[in-house]
Amino acid sequence: MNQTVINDTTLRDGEQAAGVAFNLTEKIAIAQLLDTIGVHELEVGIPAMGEAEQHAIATIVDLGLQADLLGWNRAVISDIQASIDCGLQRVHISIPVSAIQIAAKFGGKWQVVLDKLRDSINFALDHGLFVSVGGEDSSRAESNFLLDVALYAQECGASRFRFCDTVGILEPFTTYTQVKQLVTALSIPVEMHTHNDFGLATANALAGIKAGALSVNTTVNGLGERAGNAALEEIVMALKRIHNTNLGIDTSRLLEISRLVASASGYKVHPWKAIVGENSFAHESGIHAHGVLQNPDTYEPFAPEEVGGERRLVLGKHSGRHLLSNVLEQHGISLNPEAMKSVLDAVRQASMENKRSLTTEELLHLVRSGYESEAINSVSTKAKDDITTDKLFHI
Ligand SMILES: CC(=O)SCCNC(=O)CCNC(=O)[C@H](O)C(C)(C)COP(=O)(O)OP(=O)(O)OC[C@H]1O[C@@H](n2cnc3c(N)ncnc32)[C@H](O)[C@@H]1OP(=O)(O)O
Ligand SMILES: O=C(O)CCC(=O)C(=O)O
Repeated sequence: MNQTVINDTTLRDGEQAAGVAFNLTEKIAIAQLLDTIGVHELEVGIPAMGEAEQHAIATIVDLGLQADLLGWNRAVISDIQASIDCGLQRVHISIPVSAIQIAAKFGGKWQVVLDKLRDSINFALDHGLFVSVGGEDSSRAESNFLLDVALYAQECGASRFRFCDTVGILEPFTTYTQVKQLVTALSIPVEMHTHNDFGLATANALAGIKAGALSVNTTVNGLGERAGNAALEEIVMALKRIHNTNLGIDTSRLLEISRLVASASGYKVHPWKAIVGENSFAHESGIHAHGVLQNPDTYEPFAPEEVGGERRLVLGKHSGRHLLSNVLEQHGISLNPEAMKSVLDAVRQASMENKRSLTTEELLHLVRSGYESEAINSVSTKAKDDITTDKLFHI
């Protein structure tokens, strides 16, 4: 696989997630951290939105980051002028390419698509800008028309064409076929932009890369319109670990950036979110914990430290004696097999009654008080959300 360019759009499509509005400080912090970890390109926003957005974008431009910065535009001259006014040297120009979008936006007039595209590309090139063109709703476009638009964009002087699965209706096999067609026909690079409406954004982006796309749009935590976009952390780790592609990105700060964006967006990451979820490296089941205690590779695709995370072993309904004795040994407690079984039964019962795993203190309390029913009941004092992960076991 070729070196893939990550073009992160957390500050544009990510922020388009319903209810999300980053302030200037948050935008700067996100841009800086993405840049620091080595993300190659950032789509920093939509200058046409007005003064506040332009100020934020111009401020990010002034930071002098290593990453290439791109502004998102409609095929409208005033949008591109706004990008120029922000000091951007790269513009992305989006144009609808499916019948449904062209009907809604340009009254079904297909020629308008080509005319607007030509005029806006010419305007941007006249101002010395790098031009990327996006085919909005590429995946639902009539394939010949998509090719015509992409070839026309190339002929007009665009340097990249973005294939957009705007409503996330593809699966990896069709993605591969559609993107392969485009890659074969074009001499400029193709970029992937995938949405997660069926939970396939990351898989589809990877299929597009396999088909020859050279860059990919991501957002931190998969934030974005509706069900979101392909997640930065998933794409980067899948390329690194499944495809052995070194992107030059410092993956050990992926959890940090996930937390930054979660906090700025006001939306928590769900616990089983791939790569950065709180449960991504947590093990409760007896068979898994037994394996992990001997060799973490038994049940982990890579070490949590690789993304800045931590392994957690928790005692709960599904735990077995190997983990229990390991935890008790750390507290100088050794039990005979019979006592071990009783504690395990008590842990199971307490976990079922409280619908969560136990903290270390709760376990020790069970053991010290003879794992009787009063002790089990006393475990129920805290709700799941009140248990912080540092109260659970780490190895
Ligand atoms: C698939 C995507 O994610 S596309 C990006 C979507 N992101 C956003 O919409 C967020 C930022 N958008 C905005 O702030 C506003 O929509 C603005 C500033 C761009 C435009 O605002 P308004 O002038 O109030 O127009 P409004 O948003 O209601 O309608 C969109 C207009 O853009 C036109 N338009 C939509 N896409 C394109 C395009 N790619 N090229 C040219 N025109 C377009 C529509 O036809 C409509 O035109 P009209 O005003 O002549 O009817
Ligand atoms: O860049 C474009 O052309 C549109 C990108 C987009 O957000 C989408 O298609 O969902």
